[in-house]
Amino acid sequence: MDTSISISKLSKIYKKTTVLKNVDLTVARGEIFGLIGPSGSGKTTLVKLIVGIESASSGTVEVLGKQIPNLTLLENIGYMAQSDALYPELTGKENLAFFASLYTMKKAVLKERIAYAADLVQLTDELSKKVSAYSGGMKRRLSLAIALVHDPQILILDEPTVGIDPELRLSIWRELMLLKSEQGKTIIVTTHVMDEAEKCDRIAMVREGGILVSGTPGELKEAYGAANLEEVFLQAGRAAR
Ligand SMILES: Nc1ncnc2c1ncn2[C@@H]1O[C@H](COP(=O)(O)OP(=O)(O)OP(=O)(O)O)[C@@H](O)[C@H]1O
Repeated sequence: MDTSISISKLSKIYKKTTVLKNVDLTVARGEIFGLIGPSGSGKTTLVKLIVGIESASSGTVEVLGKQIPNLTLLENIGYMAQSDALYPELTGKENLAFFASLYTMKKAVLKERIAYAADLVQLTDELSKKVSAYSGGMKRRLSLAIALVHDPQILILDEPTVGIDPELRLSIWRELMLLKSEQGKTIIVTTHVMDEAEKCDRIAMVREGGILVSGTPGELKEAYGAANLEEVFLQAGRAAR
Protein backbone atom coordinates (compact mmCIF):
# COMPACT_ATOMS: atom_id res chain seq x y z
CA MET A 1 0.00 0.00 0.00
CA ASP A 2 1.26 3.44 -0.94
CA THR A 3 0.74 5.36 2.30
CA SER A 4 -0.48 8.92 2.25
CA ILE A 5 -1.16 9.53 5.93
CA SER A 6 0.25 7.61 8.82
CA ILE A 7 -0.83 8.21 12.40
CA SER A 8 0.85 6.55 15.33
CA LYS A 9 -0.17 6.51 18.99
CA LEU A 10 -1.74 9.93 18.67
CA SER A 11 -3.23 11.53 21.76
CA LYS A 12 -4.65 14.95 22.45
CA ILE A 13 -5.37 16.29 25.90
CA TYR A 14 -7.03 19.68 26.43
CA LYS A 15 -6.21 20.77 29.97
CA LYS A 16 -7.31 17.62 31.79
CA THR A 17 -9.68 16.21 29.18
CA THR A 18 -8.38 13.45 26.95
CA VAL A 19 -10.01 13.97 23.57
CA LEU A 20 -7.99 11.49 21.51
CA LYS A 21 -6.48 8.33 22.93
CA ASN A 22 -3.63 6.49 21.27
CA VAL A 23 -5.00 6.59 17.75
CA ASP A 24 -3.26 4.51 15.07
CA LEU A 25 -4.44 4.96 11.50
CA THR A 26 -3.10 4.59 8.00
CA VAL A 27 -4.68 6.12 4.93
CA ALA A 28 -3.56 4.91 1.51
CA ARG A 29 -2.83 7.18 -1.40
CA GLY A 30 -5.87 7.45 -3.63
CA GLU A 31 -8.58 6.35 -1.24
CA ILE A 32 -11.61 8.00 0.26
CA PHE A 33 -11.38 7.45 3.99
CA GLY A 34 -14.35 8.23 6.23
CA LEU A 35 -14.21 9.16 9.89
CA ILE A 36 -17.61 8.31 11.28
CA GLY A 37 -18.79 9.00 14.77
CA PRO A 38 -21.19 10.87 16.99
CA SER A 39 -20.87 14.51 17.92
CA GLY A 40 -17.98 15.10 20.31
CA SER A 41 -16.24 11.79 19.55
CA GLY A 42 -13.04 13.50 18.38
CA LYS A 43 -13.27 13.55 14.56
CA THR A 44 -12.59 17.27 14.17
CA THR A 45 -9.72 17.12 16.63
CA LEU A 46 -8.20 14.26 14.65
CA VAL A 47 -8.41 16.09 11.32
CA LYS A 48 -6.99 19.27 12.89
CA LEU A 49 -4.00 17.24 14.06
CA ILE A 50 -3.57 15.77 10.57
CA VAL A 51 -3.63 19.24 9.01
CA GLY A 52 -1.28 20.53 11.71
CA ILE A 53 -3.44 23.32 13.08
CA GLU A 54 -3.49 21.67 16.50
CA SER A 55 -0.49 20.02 18.07
CA ALA A 56 -0.47 16.50 19.45
CA SER A 57 0.02 15.84 23.16
CA SER A 58 1.85 12.66 22.15
CA GLY A 59 2.28 10.48 19.10
CA THR A 60 2.97 11.39 15.49
CA VAL A 61 1.27 12.22 12.20
CA GLU A 62 3.09 11.79 8.90
CA VAL A 63 1.69 13.12 5.66
CA LEU A 64 3.37 12.10 2.40
CA GLY A 65 6.29 10.84 4.45
CA LYS A 66 6.86 14.09 6.33
CA GLN A 67 6.11 14.68 9.96
CA ILE A 68 3.40 17.23 10.74
CA PRO A 69 3.61 20.16 11.32
CA ASN A 70 5.47 21.00 8.13
CA LEU A 71 4.87 24.22 6.21
CA THR A 72 6.00 22.73 2.90
CA LEU A 73 3.08 20.29 3.07
CA LEU A 74 0.43 23.00 3.02
CA GLU A 75 0.40 23.14 -0.77
CA ASN A 76 -0.49 19.46 -0.78
CA ILE A 77 -3.41 19.69 1.61
CA GLY A 78 -6.84 21.17 1.05
CA TYR A 79 -8.72 21.58 4.31
CA MET A 80 -12.37 22.39 4.72
CA ALA A 81 -13.16 23.21 8.33
CA GLN A 82 -16.52 22.73 9.96
CA SER A 83 -17.00 26.45 10.48
CA ASP A 84 -16.58 28.61 7.41
CA ALA A 85 -13.55 30.91 7.40
CA LEU A 86 -14.58 33.37 4.69
CA TYR A 87 -14.35 37.11 4.13
CA PRO A 88 -17.98 38.31 4.17
CA GLU A 89 -17.24 41.69 2.58
CA LEU A 90 -15.58 40.10 -0.43
CA THR A 91 -17.43 38.35 -3.25
CA GLY A 92 -17.26 34.60 -3.71
CA LYS A 93 -14.80 35.07 -6.55
CA GLU A 94 -12.59 37.40 -4.51
CA ASN A 95 -12.56 34.88 -1.68
CA LEU A 96 -11.48 32.13 -4.07
CA ALA A 97 -8.85 34.37 -5.66
CA PHE A 98 -7.49 35.37 -2.25
CA PHE A 99 -7.08 31.80 -1.03
CA ALA A 100 -5.68 30.65 -4.38
CA SER A 101 -3.12 33.47 -4.27
CA LEU A 102 -1.59 31.90 -1.15
CA TYR A 103 -0.20 29.18 -3.41
CA THR A 104 2.19 29.32 -6.33
CA MET A 105 0.08 29.20 -9.46
CA LYS A 106 0.37 30.86 -12.85
CA LYS A 107 -2.35 33.44 -13.55
CA ALA A 108 -3.99 31.39 -16.30
CA VAL A 109 -4.02 28.27 -14.13
CA LEU A 110 -5.45 30.26 -11.25
CA LYS A 111 -8.31 31.48 -13.41
CA GLU A 112 -8.99 27.96 -14.62
CA ARG A 113 -8.91 26.55 -11.08
CA ILE A 114 -11.32 29.18 -9.78
CA ALA A 115 -13.75 28.40 -12.61
CA TYR A 116 -13.43 24.65 -11.99
CA ALA A 117 -13.91 24.88 -8.22
CA ALA A 118 -16.89 27.24 -8.52
CA ASP A 119 -18.52 24.99 -11.11
CA LEU A 120 -18.00 21.92 -8.97
CA VAL A 121 -20.07 23.40 -6.15
CA GLN A 122 -22.53 25.08 -8.53
CA LEU A 123 -21.63 28.61 -7.50
CA THR A 124 -20.56 29.97 -10.88
CA ASP A 125 -23.61 32.22 -11.17
CA GLU A 126 -23.23 33.57 -7.63
CA LEU A 127 -19.54 34.41 -7.72
CA SER A 128 -19.98 38.16 -8.00
CA LYS A 129 -22.19 38.37 -4.91
CA LYS A 130 -20.72 39.34 -1.56
CA VAL A 131 -20.40 36.38 0.79
CA SER A 132 -22.42 38.30 3.41
CA ALA A 133 -25.41 37.72 1.10
CA TYR A 134 -24.78 33.96 0.81
CA SER A 135 -26.97 31.38 2.55
CA GLY A 136 -25.40 28.88 4.97
CA GLY A 137 -25.34 26.18 2.28
CA MET A 138 -23.69 28.53 -0.22
CA LYS A 139 -20.98 29.35 2.32
CA ARG A 140 -20.34 25.62 2.83
CA ARG A 141 -20.08 25.19 -0.93
CA LEU A 142 -17.66 28.09 -1.22
CA SER A 143 -15.56 26.63 1.60
CA LEU A 144 -15.37 23.36 -0.30
CA ALA A 145 -14.34 25.19 -3.47
CA ILE A 146 -11.59 26.97 -1.51
CA ALA A 147 -10.28 23.64 -0.18
CA LEU A 148 -9.98 22.40 -3.78
CA VAL A 149 -8.83 25.51 -5.58
CA HIS A 150 -5.07 24.90 -5.38
CA ASP A 151 -5.42 21.31 -6.63
CA PRO A 152 -3.99 19.63 -3.52
CA GLN A 153 -3.02 15.96 -3.47
CA ILE A 154 -4.87 15.43 -0.19
CA LEU A 155 -8.32 16.72 0.70
CA ILE A 156 -9.43 16.82 4.31
CA LEU A 157 -13.09 17.69 4.53
CA ASP A 158 -14.82 18.13 7.88
CA GLU A 159 -18.52 17.45 7.30
CA PRO A 160 -18.47 18.87 3.79
CA THR A 161 -22.10 18.22 2.94
CA VAL A 162 -23.85 19.53 6.06
CA GLY A 163 -26.51 22.05 5.02
CA ILE A 164 -26.25 21.07 1.36
CA ASP A 165 -29.33 19.79 -0.46
CA PRO A 166 -29.47 16.09 -1.46
CA GLU A 167 -29.01 16.66 -5.18
CA LEU A 168 -25.87 18.77 -4.79
CA ARG A 169 -24.64 16.40 -2.09
CA LEU A 170 -24.81 13.57 -4.63
CA SER A 171 -23.02 15.60 -7.26
CA ILE A 172 -20.27 16.55 -4.79
CA TRP A 173 -19.81 12.88 -3.93
CA ARG A 174 -19.64 11.97 -7.60
CA GLU A 175 -16.91 14.56 -8.05
CA LEU A 176 -14.98 13.34 -4.98
CA MET A 177 -15.03 9.86 -6.49
CA LEU A 178 -13.74 11.20 -9.81
CA LEU A 179 -10.98 13.14 -8.04
CA LYS A 180 -9.98 9.86 -6.47
CA SER A 181 -10.25 7.60 -9.50
CA GLU A 182 -8.97 9.97 -12.18
CA GLN A 183 -6.42 11.99 -10.24
CA GLY A 184 -5.51 9.64 -7.41
CA LYS A 185 -6.39 12.17 -4.71
CA THR A 186 -6.49 11.02 -1.12
CA ILE A 187 -9.63 12.22 0.60
CA ILE A 188 -10.55 12.16 4.28
CA VAL A 189 -14.15 12.99 5.09
CA THR A 190 -15.83 13.24 8.46
CA THR A 191 -19.54 12.56 8.59
CA HIS A 192 -22.46 11.53 10.76
CA VAL A 193 -24.35 10.30 7.75
CA MET A 194 -24.19 6.54 7.25
CA ASP A 195 -25.06 6.61 3.55
CA GLU A 196 -22.01 8.81 3.00
CA ALA A 197 -19.94 6.33 5.01
CA GLU A 198 -21.07 3.65 2.55
CA LYS A 199 -19.45 5.57 -0.29
CA CYS A 200 -16.00 5.56 1.34
CA ASP A 201 -13.37 2.98 0.42
CA ARG A 202 -12.56 2.52 4.08
CA ILE A 203 -13.94 3.96 7.26
CA ALA A 204 -12.95 4.27 10.88
CA MET A 205 -15.64 4.47 13.50
CA VAL A 206 -14.64 6.96 16.16
CA ARG A 207 -16.02 6.92 19.67
CA GLU A 208 -14.83 8.71 22.80
CA GLY A 209 -11.52 9.63 21.24
CA GLY A 210 -10.63 6.18 20.03
CA ILE A 211 -11.11 4.12 16.91
CA LEU A 212 -13.63 1.39 17.56
CA VAL A 213 -13.20 -0.44 14.27
CA SER A 214 -11.94 0.25 10.79
CA GLY A 215 -12.17 -1.42 7.40
CA THR A 216 -14.14 -1.31 4.19
CA PRO A 217 -17.90 -0.92 4.64
CA GLY A 218 -18.31 -4.45 3.23
CA GLU A 219 -15.72 -5.98 5.59
CA LEU A 220 -17.28 -4.33 8.63
CA LYS A 221 -20.81 -5.44 7.78
CA GLU A 222 -19.59 -8.96 7.21
CA ALA A 223 -17.54 -9.07 10.41
CA TYR A 224 -20.55 -8.01 12.48
CA GLY A 225 -23.16 -9.87 10.44
CA ALA A 226 -24.88 -6.51 10.11
CA ALA A 227 -27.24 -5.30 7.40
CA ASN A 228 -25.93 -1.75 7.54
CA LEU A 229 -23.17 0.40 9.03
CA GLU A 230 -25.44 1.84 11.70
CA GLU A 231 -25.80 -1.65 13.10
CA VAL A 232 -22.02 -2.20 12.91
CA PHE A 233 -21.52 0.99 14.87
CA LEU A 234 -24.01 -0.03 17.58
CA GLN A 235 -22.59 -3.53 17.90
CA ALA A 236 -18.98 -2.35 17.96
CA GLY A 237 -19.92 0.22 20.59
CA ARG A 238 -21.57 -2.41 22.77
CA ALA A 239 -18.59 -4.75 22.43
CA ALA A 240 -16.23 -1.98 23.55
CA ARG A 241 -18.08 -1.35 26.81
N1 LIG B 1 -10.12 23.58 22.22
C1 LIG B 1 -10.74 22.69 22.99
N2 LIG B 1 -10.67 22.75 24.34
C2 LIG B 1 -11.27 21.82 25.12
N3 LIG B 1 -11.99 20.80 24.65
C3 LIG B 1 -12.11 20.69 23.34
C4 LIG B 1 -11.50 21.61 22.43
N4 LIG B 1 -11.80 21.22 21.16
C5 LIG B 1 -12.58 20.11 21.29
N5 LIG B 1 -12.76 19.79 22.58
C6 LIG B 1 -13.54 18.65 23.08
O1 LIG B 1 -13.06 17.50 22.43
C7 LIG B 1 -14.12 16.57 22.21
C8 LIG B 1 -14.10 16.16 20.74
O2 LIG B 1 -14.47 17.27 19.94
P1 LIG B 1 -14.45 17.22 18.36
O3 LIG B 1 -14.87 18.56 17.88
O4 LIG B 1 -13.16 16.68 17.90
O5 LIG B 1 -15.59 16.15 18.08
P2 LIG B 1 -16.34 15.76 16.74
O6 LIG B 1 -16.40 14.29 16.70
O7 LIG B 1 -15.71 16.46 15.60
O8 LIG B 1 -17.79 16.36 16.98
P3 LIG B 1 -18.81 17.00 15.91
O9 LIG B 1 -19.26 15.89 15.03
O10 LIG B 1 -19.91 17.54 16.77
O11 LIG B 1 -18.08 18.06 15.20
C9 LIG B 1 -15.39 17.25 22.66
O12 LIG B 1 -15.72 16.77 23.92
C10 LIG B 1 -15.01 18.70 22.72
O13 LIG B 1 -15.74 19.38 23.71
